[in-house]
Amino acid sequence: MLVGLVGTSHSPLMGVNHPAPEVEAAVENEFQRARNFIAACDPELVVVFAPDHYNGVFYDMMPPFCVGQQASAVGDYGTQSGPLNVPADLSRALVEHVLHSGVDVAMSERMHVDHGFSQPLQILFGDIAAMPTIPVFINSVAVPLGPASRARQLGHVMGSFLEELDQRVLLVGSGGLSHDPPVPELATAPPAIAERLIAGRNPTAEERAAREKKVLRTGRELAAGTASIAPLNPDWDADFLALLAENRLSDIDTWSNEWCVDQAGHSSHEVRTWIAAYAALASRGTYEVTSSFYRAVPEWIAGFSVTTAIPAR
Ligand SMILES: O=C(O)/C=C/c1cccc(O)c1O
Ligand SMILES: [Fe+2]
Repeated sequence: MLVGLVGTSHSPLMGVNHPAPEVEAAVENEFQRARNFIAACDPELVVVFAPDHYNGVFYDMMPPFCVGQQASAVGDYGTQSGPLNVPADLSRALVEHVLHSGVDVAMSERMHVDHGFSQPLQILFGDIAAMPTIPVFINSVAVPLGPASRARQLGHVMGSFLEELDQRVLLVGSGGLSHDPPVPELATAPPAIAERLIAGRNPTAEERAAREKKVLRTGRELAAGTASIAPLNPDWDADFLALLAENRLSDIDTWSNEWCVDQAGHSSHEVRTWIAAYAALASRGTYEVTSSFYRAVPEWIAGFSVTTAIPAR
């Protein structure tokens, strides 16, 4: 039975780059609100929809979606590494339901995930293995991507399965909103970087540190107004949060991928994780957004939002 949803941005720059103390305090206050919401939902199972950033999934095999039956976190940006607590048989049953419902998903008995999954699990539950968790990877960065409406279809068919479980199920969407972190693109990357996008698992500590240092520096530059990446787009973010609050998920069926990038940056596709989570919640009818927080945080390269929602009773 679906009992609730948390949509949350992630940013590995949190805790390293520091926006104004008021902003950090407001975000932490919102995380506490989300933790209180989760306690009230008292979930027995968590389904997390999240992207990867060429840390666990690469172009040597890049599925649009992948459901993990066993998963471990790589520990990038100092996030927790190690196994998630995946109920493998239930995850396999979910995959079978989705495949027979008309949406093709990949499956993985050895899924590798990064901060997109581990950061929200640590923040919301204290540990990446605290809760039985089914990880659902949604490709949000490695083009070409299908339409965002496919994420809505995925969420809808997953919701119809999860609603029938005799467990209390919490949905988590991780990513977004508008942002354009300096993630290389295969089409324009020099050979060594292209190879990392294709098969770059197990980088050396030095390689990982150099990559992360560049992203952290870019966040400081964005806050200083000297960055070369696209700015955050609070207006686009506000429109997306209004679409969610007004139960207008079908509006995303008219979105084009190019429009998302032009308006909200290359990584705005991460909102597909929210779209899938909300579509799952909406699979039993309408829902109610019970809290919706937003701050544009350039230091974290994120139009940063946290929302909670419950099924409309
Ligand atoms: O290191 C990366 O590839 C991306 C980091 C990042 C930065 C800001 C917001 C995000 O959602 C990120 O994944
Ligand atoms: Fe991300």
